[in-house]
Amino acid sequence: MTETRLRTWTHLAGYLLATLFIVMLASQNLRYGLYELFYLAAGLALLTLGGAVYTLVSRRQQLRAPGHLMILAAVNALVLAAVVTLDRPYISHWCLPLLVLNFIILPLRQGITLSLALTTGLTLFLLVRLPLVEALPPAFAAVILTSVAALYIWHYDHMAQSAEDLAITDPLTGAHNARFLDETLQKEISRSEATGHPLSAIMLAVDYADEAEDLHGVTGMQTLGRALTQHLFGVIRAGDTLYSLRTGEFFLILPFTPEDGVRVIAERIRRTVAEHSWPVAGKITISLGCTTRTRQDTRSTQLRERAAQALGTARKRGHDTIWYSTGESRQP
Ligand SMILES: Nc1nc2c(ncn2[C@@H]2O[C@H](COP(=O)(O)OP(=O)(O)OP(=O)(O)O)[C@@H](O)[C@H]2O)c(=O)[nH]1
Repeated sequence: MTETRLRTWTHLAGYLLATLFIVMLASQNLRYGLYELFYLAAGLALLTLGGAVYTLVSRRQQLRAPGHLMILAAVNALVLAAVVTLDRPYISHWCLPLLVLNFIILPLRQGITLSLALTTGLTLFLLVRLPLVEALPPAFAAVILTSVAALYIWHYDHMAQSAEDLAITDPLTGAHNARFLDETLQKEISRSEATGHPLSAIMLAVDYADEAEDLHGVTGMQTLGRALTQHLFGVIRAGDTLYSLRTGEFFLILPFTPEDGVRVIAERIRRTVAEHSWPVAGKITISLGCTTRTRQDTRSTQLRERAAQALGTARKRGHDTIWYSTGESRQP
């Protein structure tokens, strides 16, 4: 299940459960003839039902649907205003499910802001209106509920971020993995098509990697791969992304980079790698295959294949070499 779909279902369930709870409150108050509380609950139920409808209408944008903040701010304000203006401290328990709903539906920071505002307003009102022993239990309940819900959502966000990092990162080198390469390259191609900005790519590999692996073993090559990754992260600029393919083989996506630019950065990488002293292997050289998107390139595989062919040519031409492929018959 995608994150968007998961959130749609969670938001929908949250709003519908809240509506059910409030409708029960409304009917109870109607039975006892407490009409002002009945109208309050009916208004709240309309708002939460509106939230459910809004969730369905904007189900494709649930990761950043700004309407939830407005709906929940209105619900929170209405409940707090009712507690204060109707001067009925005993309906403070209406606030408790609302504190949880804020966290279920809103991003963590917005959830904390709304819930803290509601908890603070409620606590101040209870302390002013009731004797301390009667005011403290509901105020404590609100504070504890807000803290537990905030901690739980923070933990969930943290776990989701770690899972995403694991899915797109090569654990050995810390660079992105090959699976994520196609996805990002395709997005960058679409962006380049839409904006007309140039897009370049480099595929690079350690020269004589197989011989180096025989000599230094798999662990030695992993150490070298990690050091090379750190070095490349230090050379490229923000916005460029680095992918680890096979042992000693990397791919770079360079948005907003024309042919002249990719030649500059490729030469800088080649030269700094050759000058550096590497763990395990000492001196190494690399070969680089470069290319820039042409108007005919609409799929990621086209750029990947051309960069790989350019890398093959660079290797054939004697290693420690850069080869630029234009995607046409023109040679560099
Ligand atoms: N994507 C990318 N392109 C680079 C990088 N370094 C250089 N280039 C390209 O090479 C061109 C010339 O770069 P430099 O020789 O460093 O000159 P510069 O005047 O510092 O370039 P700017 O970064 O544009 O200010 C840049 O305009 C880029 O197109 C890099 O780290 N990443």
